[in-house]
Amino acid sequence: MPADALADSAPSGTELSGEALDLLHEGAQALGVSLSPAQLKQFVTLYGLLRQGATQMNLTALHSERDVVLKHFVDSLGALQATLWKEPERSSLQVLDLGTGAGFPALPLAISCPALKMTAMDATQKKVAFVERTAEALGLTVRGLSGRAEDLGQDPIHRGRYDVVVTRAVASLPVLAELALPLLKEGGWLIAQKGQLEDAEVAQGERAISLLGGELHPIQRSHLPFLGDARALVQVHKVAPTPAKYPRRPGIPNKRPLGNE
Ligand SMILES: C[S@@+](CC[C@H](N)C(=O)[O-])C[C@H]1O[C@@H](n2cnc3c(N)ncnc32)[C@H](O)[C@@H]1O
Repeated sequence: MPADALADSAPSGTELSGEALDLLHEGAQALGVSLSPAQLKQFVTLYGLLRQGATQMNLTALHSERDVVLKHFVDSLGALQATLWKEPERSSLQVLDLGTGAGFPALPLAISCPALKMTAMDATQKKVAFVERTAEALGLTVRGLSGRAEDLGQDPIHRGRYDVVVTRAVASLPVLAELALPLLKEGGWLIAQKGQLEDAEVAQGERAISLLGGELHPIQRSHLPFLGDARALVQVHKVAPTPAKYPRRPGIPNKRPLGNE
């Protein structure tokens, strides 16, 4: 891979080293994702914009180049290990990233699968504005949506409209289920990227999921390439309509998570 050439093209003062580019390339490959030189270049640009955003807006707590590459870029690509992406018609899917923050996993997914119709949603407007500006600079079509999932899930414009909801590091499984399932079409999928995932959270999550019209599929456990941190990929299929009373008012899903025995 021409890592040096790509590093040379990074915005001044925010360069991604050749070593970091190799890490990105190999980390993605370890997940079965092959990034073209053009896609690697988009990651270089993303790195520069994220650095600027981090300084100006306190967008991310990750500081070292290695952490950004592995814990944001490569980790986000881990969502592509879900079985649903193997379906042939995946390119035209409407995907919502719930709680996107500075654009994760939305931006890495949009770079690696540009045909996806990606919406990056967050409760914090300035984060959504950052993701929109960044996507535009990367030449990606990513729609920004600011609002709380509890409100959007009761809004007919968004309820039942998405084929896939992806989400990373946002809430516990019972809470995610209540926030995400109302937004999905029947037949759609929730893909939640989690770190450590305890059995008690899975058990409560499974009860919440069945109340909401979902079916929990086997959890795929793995480790983040090069770092070895535990990862759990949760996949939920929406098999029935979500009862109209869900999601409850903003804050209630967190305060009183569903699925308590
Ligand atoms: C810890 S950050 C994770 C950001 C990103 N997904 C990542 O992995 O870097 C959680 C994000 O979820 C958003 N969030 C939390 N609850 C939300 C809700 N109910 N509706 C919309 N966004 C929410 C927060 O504003 C925050 O940006």
